Amino acid sequence: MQESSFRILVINPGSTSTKIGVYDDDQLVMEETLRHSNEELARFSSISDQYSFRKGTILHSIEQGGVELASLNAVCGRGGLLRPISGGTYEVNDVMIEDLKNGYSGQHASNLGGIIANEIASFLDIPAFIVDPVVVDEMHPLARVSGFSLISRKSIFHALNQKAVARRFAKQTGKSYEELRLIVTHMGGGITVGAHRYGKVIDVNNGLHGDGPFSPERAGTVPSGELVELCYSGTYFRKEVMTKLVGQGGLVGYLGTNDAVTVEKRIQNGDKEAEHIYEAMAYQVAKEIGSAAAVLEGQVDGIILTGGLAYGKQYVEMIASRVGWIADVIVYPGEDELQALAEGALRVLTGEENAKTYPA
Ligand SMILES: Nc1ncnc2c1ncn2[C@@H]1O[C@H](COP(=O)(O)OP(=O)(O)OP(=O)(O)O)[C@@H](O)[C@H]1O
Ligand SMILES: CCCC(=O)O
Repeated sequence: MQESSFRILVINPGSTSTKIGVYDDDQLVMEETLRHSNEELARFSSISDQYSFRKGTILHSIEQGGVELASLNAVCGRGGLLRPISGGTYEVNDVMIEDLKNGYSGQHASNLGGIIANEIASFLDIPAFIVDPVVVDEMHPLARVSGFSLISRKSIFHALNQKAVARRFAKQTGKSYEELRLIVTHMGGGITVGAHRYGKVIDVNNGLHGDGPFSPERAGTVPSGELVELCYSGTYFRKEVMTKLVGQGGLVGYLGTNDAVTVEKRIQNGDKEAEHIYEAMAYQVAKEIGSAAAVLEGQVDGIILTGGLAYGKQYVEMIASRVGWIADVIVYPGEDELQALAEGALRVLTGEENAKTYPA
């Protein structure tokens, strides 16, 4: 049996769970989803305060899984709301840790990925990395112009999974990611549609802060004049409006659930409102894909649909029927962010790529 060259621990913290994996090169050795109850997390006043609790659960799980800490060669975490940076694998450094702790571009569970990876790696004296954080910013200058001079458009999206599936598609077609023009649509709790041109995401909706299609939990773009009126109506506190846009927006706001499987069941049982809203979500995604096709000047090698919603056959069909004329639609349901983290670290460990230095 061939000896493994590199053993990598990967860490993907989400709002209610921490997913971890141990890889020998790109082969999964152990995987676990550590769920955190509301009560457990309510003890902490900020996301960054959760790091030692989450680190403890990770170390416990690794031990239970029979993996020797000393056998690790690197630790790789999902990167968070850092300064805008180009895609790739970054070695964790002090500036990055400061930015993650302070939430340079905001608070997000993925901020903990780099912090915990660094803690574990420092103890073992091995390298710590992050790969394709949500702030990957490769936007074309034209894409930054919002039309309102006080606000620039920002790139905040599912960079890790979007780039991973784009690379997977490239491999399957015998091409390199850098040769292709792709539209990648990640559809999870948030939805982001990226125009990938030759390995760079030159335009994408800001999936976190109100831009693009509505999603299971987020409102996406809403008419700005009416939003301003609502904010100044005296009816809502700032926090309430923010929650209605992100967290309680989209499907939750209309139908009271963020679960597309429940929505599909309701449709099967004859719920016309659920059918209408679900179709509207597909319609908005298709419209965003149409915009990305214009960004790519109609030269599109494939439209990739990914994320949890891509499991929904009816939902995928509603999108494909509107955009299939642009290019072939490829469906990679779910996400494989742990694998993407391992592969990102491995590209550096094997010398295929150099680690980038944050915040260059
Ligand atoms: N088999 C399925 N059919 C239809 N929808 C599904 C299916 N499985 C999951 N989903 C839906 O996918 C959505 C969640 O997707 P996902 O798990 O990718 O989101 P997340 O990881 O919580 O958020 P994000 O991807 O934005 O980080 C939910 O609305 C869920 O109901
Ligand atoms: C859009 C950034 C990732 C997320 O949905 O939280």
